Amino acid sequence: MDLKSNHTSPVLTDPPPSSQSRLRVTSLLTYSPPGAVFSPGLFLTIPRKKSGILDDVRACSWLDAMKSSSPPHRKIAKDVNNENASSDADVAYRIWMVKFPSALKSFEQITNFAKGKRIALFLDYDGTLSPIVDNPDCAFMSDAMRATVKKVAKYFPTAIISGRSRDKVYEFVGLTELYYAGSHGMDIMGPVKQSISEYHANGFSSTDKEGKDVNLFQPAAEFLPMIDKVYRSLVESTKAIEGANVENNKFCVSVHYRNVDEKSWAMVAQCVDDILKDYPRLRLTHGRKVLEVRPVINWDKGKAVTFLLESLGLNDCDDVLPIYVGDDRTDEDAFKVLREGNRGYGILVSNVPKESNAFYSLKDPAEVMEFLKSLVFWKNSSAL
Ligand SMILES: O=P(O)(O)OC[C@H]1O[C@H](O[C@H]2O[C@H](CO)[C@@H](O)[C@H](O)[C@H]2O)[C@H](O)[C@@H](O)[C@@H]1O
Repeated sequence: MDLKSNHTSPVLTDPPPSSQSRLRVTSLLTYSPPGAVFSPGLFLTIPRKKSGILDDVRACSWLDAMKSSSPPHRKIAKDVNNENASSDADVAYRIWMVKFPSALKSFEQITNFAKGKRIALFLDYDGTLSPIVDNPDCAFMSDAMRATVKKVAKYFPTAIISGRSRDKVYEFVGLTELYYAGSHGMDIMGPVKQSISEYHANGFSSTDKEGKDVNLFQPAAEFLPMIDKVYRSLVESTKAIEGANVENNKFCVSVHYRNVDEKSWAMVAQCVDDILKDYPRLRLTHGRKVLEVRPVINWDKGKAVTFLLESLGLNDCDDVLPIYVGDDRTDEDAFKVLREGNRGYGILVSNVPKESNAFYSLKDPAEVMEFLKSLVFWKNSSAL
C-alpha cells in the first residue's frame, strides 16, 4: 500500500444490513488470504440462530480449523511401534524442506543477496522468540534470546510484530531499542523520523517508556470500547468451560482453548460465534489453539511491515532487504507482502510441513536464535 497516497482510514464500513446473519468466509478458513474478507462477494448468506449449537456446517469447519491449528510436535525419539509413523513424518518434512529450505543451511545464499543492502528485521513473538507454552502469561523468552535480539538490533532496525497487546509484548521482551507493533499490527509504536500523523488520522505523537519521542499508529482506535466489552462478555460466557482462557490484546481478543478438553471445543466456538453474531464489525481468525476476535479492518501484519518500513524511510528502496520471521497464520500476511513485491524474505518457524508464503524455514525458536546470531557474526565479519 502506498501510504503517502492513501489518506483514508483503513477501517472498513459495515457490511450492508441483512435480515439474515451472514457468515464471513474468513470464519471458515484456517487462515484468511489477505483481501478475502473485504469483498462483499465473499460473504456467505447462512441463516444464523441466536441460540442453540453451532450450525453443523460451520461447526465442522471451525472444529477442523481448531484441530489443525497447532500440530503436535514431531517426535524426535522413535519408539518401535511408532517407527513407521515417525519416518513418514520425517520424509514429509524433508520433502517440505525442499520447498522451504532451512534459513540456516541457506545462510550463504541469504547473505549473498543481502550484500550491499540494509537488512530490516521483523520478528513475531510467540512461537518465534519464545516457545509455545500452556499458559500464555508464562511465555517468557530466554535471557540468551533477549541478548541475541539486543545484539541484532544494534546492526539492523528491528521490530517485534505480535498478536499480543503492545504493552504485554514489551513487558516480555523489555528492549527499548526495538520498534513494537501489538494487536497483530493494529498498535504500532514507531520512529518519529517520518511523521506518521502526517499521513493518517489514526497516527499521533507520543513518548515511550524512556521518554523518547515516538509515533503511535492505531488504525482500529475506534474499536477500543467495543473490544473491551467483547472481552468482558467472553470472560463471562466461557467461565464455565474448564481451561478456557480469554486474553485482552487491546484491539483484539484471544480465546485460548489449548487447555480445554477437546470435547468442549465446540462450546468455546459457540461462545465466540455468539459474539460475532452480535458484532458484525468483528471477525474471527485462527491461531495456535486460539480463536481471535478482531475488527473488520483492512489492516494486518503485512500492512504493519509496510507501514514500519515507510516510517523508517526504508520502503521501496532497492538497497533494503526486509526479513520477517514468524510461526503463525497471521504472519502469512507479512510473508505475502514480502514475496509479492519480491521485496524480502519470509522465514516460517515450523517443525511440521505447512503451506506458506515464506521462502525459508527454521525449526523452532532455538534455530531462530542461531539464525539471528549468524546475522550478527556475518555483519561483524563483513565490516572487517
Ligand atoms: O503474533 P504472536 O506474537 O505469535 O502472538 C500470537 C498469539 O500468541 C499467544 O498465544 C500463543 O502462545 C501461547 C504461549 O505460548 C500459547 O499458550 C497459545 O496456545 C498460542 O496461541 C498469545 O497468548 C495470543 O494472545 C497471541 O495472539
